Amino acid sequence: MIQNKYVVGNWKMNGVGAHLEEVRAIAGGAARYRGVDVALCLPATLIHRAADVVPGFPVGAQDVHFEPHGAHTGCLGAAMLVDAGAVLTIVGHSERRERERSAEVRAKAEAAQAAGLDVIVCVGESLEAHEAGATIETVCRLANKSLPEQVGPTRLTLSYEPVWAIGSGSTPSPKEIGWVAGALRDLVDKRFGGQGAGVRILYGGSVNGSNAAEIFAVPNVDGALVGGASLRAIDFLPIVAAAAEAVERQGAIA
Ligand SMILES: O=C[C@H](O)COP(=O)(O)O
Repeated sequence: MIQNKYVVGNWKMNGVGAHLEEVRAIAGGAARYRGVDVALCLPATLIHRAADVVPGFPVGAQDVHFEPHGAHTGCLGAAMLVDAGAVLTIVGHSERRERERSAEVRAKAEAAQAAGLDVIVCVGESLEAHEAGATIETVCRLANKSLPEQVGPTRLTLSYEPVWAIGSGSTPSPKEIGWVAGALRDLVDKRFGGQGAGVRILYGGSVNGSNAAEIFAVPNVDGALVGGASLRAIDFLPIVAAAAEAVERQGAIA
C-alpha cells in the first residue's frame, strides 16, 4: 500500500524558546509539500509552547513513562504530554534503551496509545551485532518484544535506527536498509494481519538532505526519523522535499 511518507524530527536534548522560530519555519515550510506527514518530537519544555506557536502542526515527546502518574521523579506520564499539546511520542530510542528493556518499551507504547498519543517504536542493532551479521535477528527480536499489543496498528510507527548510524555520518547501504525494512514489514504484517499495512516503517540514523532521496527510494521505507538535521529548517526541509518527490515518483499522492 502506498501512503504518505512520514518525516519526523527528533530534537533530542536541544532547543530553548528562541528556537521556536525554527519550529515555525519547519511547520510553515512543510505545509508546502503534498504527500508527506511531518512532525517534531521536541524537548518536553517546548511542547506546550510549540503547540501554541504552530497550532495544528503535530508536536510530540521523545519518551513517556508507562505509569499514568506517581512517584517517578523527573518523568512524564502520557496524559501530561497530551495536556501539554503532544500528539505523538517516541519510545525505545537507543539513547534510552541503555536504561530500559523491551518490556518497558512496550508498556510505554501501550500507555501512550491508551492516552491517545501516536507512537513511534524504535529498534536498532549495535555495531557489534551489525558486524556479526545479526542485524535482522536483533531488530526483529526487539520489535517483537517492544510493539504494543493492546491497540491496533493505525497509530503505530516502527523506526529502524542502527545504533552505529546515529549521529555518526555513516549509514547502512540502501540494500541493507531494504533488507531490514522488508523484514520489519513482514513482521508487522504477520503480527497485525491486514491492519499491518497502516504501520509505517521509518529509517533513522544520519539522514540528511544529501542522502534522503536515496533512502526514500528503498522499498518498504515509509519515511525517516531525523535527529541532527531536524534542528534547523534549512537542513530539515530538503529532507521533507525529498520525501514529497519520492511520493510523487510513486504516483500516489494521498
Ligand atoms: O532519532 C533520531 C536518530 O537518533 C537519528 O539521529 P541523527 O539523525 O542525528 O543521526
